[in-house]
Amino acid sequence: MKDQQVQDKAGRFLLKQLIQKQRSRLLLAVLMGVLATIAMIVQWYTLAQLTYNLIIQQQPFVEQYMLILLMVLSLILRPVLIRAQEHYSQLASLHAREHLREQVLSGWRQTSALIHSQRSPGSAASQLIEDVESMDGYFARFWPQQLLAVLTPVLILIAVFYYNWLAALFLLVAAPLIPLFMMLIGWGAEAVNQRFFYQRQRLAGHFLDRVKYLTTLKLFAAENEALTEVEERSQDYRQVVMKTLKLAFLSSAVLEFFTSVAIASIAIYIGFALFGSITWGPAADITLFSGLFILLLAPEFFQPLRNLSQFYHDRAAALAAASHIATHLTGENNAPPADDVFELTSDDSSFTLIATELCIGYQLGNVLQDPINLKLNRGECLVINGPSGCGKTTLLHTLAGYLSPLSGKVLLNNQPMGKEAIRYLPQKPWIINGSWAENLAVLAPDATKKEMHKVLNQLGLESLITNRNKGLASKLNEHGEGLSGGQLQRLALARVLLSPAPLVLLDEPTASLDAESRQYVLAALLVLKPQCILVISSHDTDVLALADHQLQFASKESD
Ligand SMILES: Nc1ncnc2c1ncn2[C@@H]1O[C@H](COP(=O)(O)OP(=O)(O)OP(=O)(O)O)[C@@H](O)[C@H]1O
Repeated sequence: MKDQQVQDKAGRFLLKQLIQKQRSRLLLAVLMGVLATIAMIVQWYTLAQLTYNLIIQQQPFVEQYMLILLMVLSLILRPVLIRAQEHYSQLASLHAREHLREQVLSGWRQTSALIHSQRSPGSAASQLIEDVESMDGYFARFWPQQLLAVLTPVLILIAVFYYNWLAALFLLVAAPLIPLFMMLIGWGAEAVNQRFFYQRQRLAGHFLDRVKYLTTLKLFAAENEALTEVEERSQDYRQVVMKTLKLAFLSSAVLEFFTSVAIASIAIYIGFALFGSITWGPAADITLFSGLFILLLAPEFFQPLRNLSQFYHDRAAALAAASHIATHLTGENNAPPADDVFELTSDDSSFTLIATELCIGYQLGNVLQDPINLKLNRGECLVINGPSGCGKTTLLHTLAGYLSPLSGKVLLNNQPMGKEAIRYLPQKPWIINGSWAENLAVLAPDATKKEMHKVLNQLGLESLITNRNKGLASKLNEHGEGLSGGQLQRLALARVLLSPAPLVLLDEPTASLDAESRQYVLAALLVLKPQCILVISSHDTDVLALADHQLQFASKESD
């Protein structure tokens, strides 16, 4: 509950920031809306006056040219101003969404790779696309409308008050009922919307995971179970969508009812006053002109409030999306700050990695190993050894800067590490959906074709691309389909060879490799070693033979 409140607060703050940036466009939209209201008042004034002049005063039609001109002008101006209002509010929405998307992307860039790896890609994609798109209604409709829902009725009230204060009083009494009911229903809608977003994220993540692991599902003949699961999730989602829609319909039904009652009361009052049955107060002064003018204005008085209630769910949707985005923007970054980080320059010929009293782990109070003290120079290799689960990968993540140390420090040349300063090869190499050249260029965008062929040769992969007649342009899909585990590992290592950084971290680079791949990887490590500081997690005796330093981790349980 408390978490939800913190999330809501963060969401509101994010929305406020976005509004601040788009304030001028939004205010221009409101100004156009106000001008359109004035045009509308002129339009109904001229119509009422014209009717009165022609029917009651029996004035000739030709004498009415000024009124007709005014009416035509207001008839033309009103839609033009409404269009301008929409233009500015949509522009504000477009810029706000663009800005938010940039914020999300820059948040992702600053977020630790470790956190990204733990997040469902479906939910991340849904955040960038659907959550950001959910802001559209808030900026394009709700925000300008909440100001217009005050300004337009006030302008109309002044006009009505001028001709009949009692009718103005009717409107004034009826007006607060609409926002009151709107708020009551809106609170319910907000809670449903929060659930709606959560369900959508889960459905997106769930569905994408099933698509990603389609091969595994096929292998285990589990397609039907997966289908049933997706269907069940979709049903949950459908129910929340229907609940949101039900609330939206309910709110508009309540509003329609109150609006109709208010307008009908004014119509009865004006009718009886014109008939002469009501003589109290300003009723005696009512003419066909003032009566018709007030009656034409009455629905317009409620229209902005009705519009606001229609757009109220846009607010709820934007708030839910903003809280979701804001939590991820602020709560995910587990990496150390990116200022003053070590970046590789051409004269960085020597570098030192120093870890002082470094405690690794994921939770304070649950340190995985005794404090670690290290000093490694360029050309040196540290091999970390120990049983499964003792924290070898955790140390590599901490050295890479993906995970903050629980205590102590890691410095490369007395500075925190930047992403340019490290190359990290995880246990499961990642492949992008692109060509061999694109995959190699991920870490080395400036590498030439010649250099790419050279490293592929070094790692025994050249024959693979010459067999595919497109060479470096041959395609690889993101799971590296068609390549063995050893070939994938070598491809990932080829990237590192193309652009070695001062610190190269390798997680079990020879584990479960065939003999041929293992030999290529070992040879590549020998090439890499003099150029950088190598830190390798491994049990392989041949890798251990490369070590200048060893770190033997004890089993966690033995502590
Ligand atoms: N994201 C995480 N959050 C919390 N605990 C984690 C997380 N990742 C790993 N752990 C825990 O931290 C401990 C060390 O994990 P780590 O992956 O570093 O072990 P390892 O020595 O590399 O094991 P292996 O040799 O099997 O790869 C394990 O007990 C593991 O369950």
